[in-house]
Amino acid sequence: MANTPTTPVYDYLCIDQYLTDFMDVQLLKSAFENGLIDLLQSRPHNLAELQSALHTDSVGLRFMLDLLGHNGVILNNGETVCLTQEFEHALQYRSLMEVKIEFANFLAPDVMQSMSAFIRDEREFMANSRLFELFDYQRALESTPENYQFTQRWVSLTTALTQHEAQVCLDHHDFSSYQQLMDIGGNSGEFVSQICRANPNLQATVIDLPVVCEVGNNHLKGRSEASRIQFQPANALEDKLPTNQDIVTFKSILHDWPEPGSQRFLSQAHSSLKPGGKVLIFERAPINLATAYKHGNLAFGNLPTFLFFRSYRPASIYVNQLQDLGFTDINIELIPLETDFYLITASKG
Ligand SMILES: C[S@@+](CC[C@H](N)C(=O)[O-])C[C@H]1O[C@@H](n2cnc3c(N)ncnc32)[C@H](O)[C@@H]1O
Repeated sequence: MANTPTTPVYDYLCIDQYLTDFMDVQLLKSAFENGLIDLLQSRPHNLAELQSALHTDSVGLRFMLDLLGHNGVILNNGETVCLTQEFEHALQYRSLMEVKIEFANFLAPDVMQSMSAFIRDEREFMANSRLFELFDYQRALESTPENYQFTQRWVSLTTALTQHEAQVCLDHHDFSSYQQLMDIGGNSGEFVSQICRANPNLQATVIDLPVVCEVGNNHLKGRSEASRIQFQPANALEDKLPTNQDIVTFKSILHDWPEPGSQRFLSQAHSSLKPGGKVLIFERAPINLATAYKHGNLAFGNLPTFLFFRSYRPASIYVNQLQDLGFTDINIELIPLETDFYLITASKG
């Protein structure tokens, strides 16, 4: 059942080749903003048409077109300019490209100003970093218009990534035998929504912090599977969670916490599962440069992911935690995406 990384589920990874170099990314951002990409998507244009539509001088236009040409976005034969076929294909993932650009640019000052601190001591880095300001979970506890807006911003990043990663997980795990699923740290509900859409008999609960649940309820509005998905605001480290679950999932949450936190989350999953129920962990593995350097460089567009490099753990740590809790039948699968992921499943004995 497992696919190789050339099948459609992995197709979204094609965008990284356009998001590798800093300057290329800035030119692509401008081309989205000033309407060049929309113009060329409608039809090829000549240089005079572009200069007039974009209100630019000829030197500025040439600079932009040269860099976009170098980045494989456009073809320019000196008369007419059009999108490359490959970029036209990648445009189906335009919103993911734009979100990745937005967040990489937002976090770039952290790298430019504080890389030495980051390498030396994460806590010193955190004190001044935009990364940890961006993911401020304290602001997801109390519902106010400001906290909603703040939380919605970072949820748009996790949701854009999960929109595609969920399909990869579905491709590697068969959910059809389950009736009740709980996703801890389930965020906007995007992960669960896709699993429920593919499995019409499944009911699901998303556990997350109160403001995230509010954002999630709005995110799923209008989707046919939304009636089978309940958001339950809770602190999943401390609160009693629903029981009688066939499967409890953790997607990209365990790395957020020191090991006692991830052990606590897994213990909560154990209490919530029926005997014989499954736990599923879908997490990034420690960054492997052989995968991450696919396009010749660490893609600038993946900066938000790279900045968490200290947090991604080897699977063996989760395996030990699962064994300590009495889980059996532990299975690990490595899945190379823009950085490696693994899928760990285990049964409650
Ligand atoms: C890195 S995000 C991953 C979100 C989602 N699973 C995904 O992959 O898109 C971690 C999520 O865990 C949630 N979270 C953090 N601490 C939590 C807690 N104590 N109880 C419940 N949810 C928590 C956050 O609000 C956030 O939605």
